[in-house]
Amino acid sequence: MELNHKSDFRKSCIKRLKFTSVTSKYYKDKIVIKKLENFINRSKAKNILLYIPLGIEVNVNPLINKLRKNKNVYVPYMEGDSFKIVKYRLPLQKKKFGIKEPNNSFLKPKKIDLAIVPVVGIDAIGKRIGYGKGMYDRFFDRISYKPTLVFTQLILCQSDKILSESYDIQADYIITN
Ligand SMILES: Nc1nc2c(c(=O)[nH]1)N(C=O)[C@@H](CNc1ccc(C(=O)N[C@@H](CCC(=O)O)C(=O)O)cc1)CN2
Ligand SMILES: Nc1ncnc2c1ncn2[C@@H]1O[C@H](COP(=O)(O)OP(=O)(O)OP(=O)(O)O)[C@@H](O)[C@H]1O
Repeated sequence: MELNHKSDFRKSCIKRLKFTSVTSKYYKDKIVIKKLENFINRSKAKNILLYIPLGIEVNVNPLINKLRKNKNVYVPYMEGDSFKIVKYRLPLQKKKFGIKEPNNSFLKPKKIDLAIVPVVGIDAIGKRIGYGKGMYDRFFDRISYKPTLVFTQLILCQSDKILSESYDIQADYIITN
């Protein structure tokens, strides 16, 4: 199959990620989390955007629990065609697309130093292919500053072609196993 289109490439990446066995996912998660943790410690970031993982994404839950003690950890809270960010706190509730989120918060979030973003795939120039809703693109477009952007993935699914559009977000760093 010629994967010249974003949607075909997205489908093939999701297929590959779903095919990863549970045991190998467990070890890959551990490796990626360790790398993320080392990166975060070196960066000295204080306000960090993470995410509450879906099955095919790197399971960052243990990392969130660790970081929560001495950092401000934020996660997406979906609103309309994008999301705002809220501090990670329990309880979580299942929302659209099976994504869990904390309850709404009206506190003004701090400026994010470091954003850790899950990807479905990455094209030849390091731009993100996600689930096709453009929510992260809009989020970063609408904030008035540019945090360090780290893409994370269990198994790197990178195309050797440029599949992205101008609005797609681009990684500063890519962390995979
Ligand atoms: N963990 C996580 N949180 C996130 C995102 C994300 O990519 N990952 N988002 C980034 O924008 C936003 C939610 N956007 C999403 C849009 C569509 C689908 C989606 O189509 N999901 C598939 C199921 C995927 C699976 O099988 O695991 C579906 O519903 O068919 C998921 C998230 C905000 N929160
Ligand atoms: N900054 C933006 N302003 C308006 N529309 C946007 C913006 N960024 C993306 N879009 C729209 O969002 C739609 C989906 O974009 P795309 O296919 O890149 O999603 P994605 O990055 O894979 O998904 P997601 O971020 O939800 O995981 C596109 O139709 C695009 O026109």
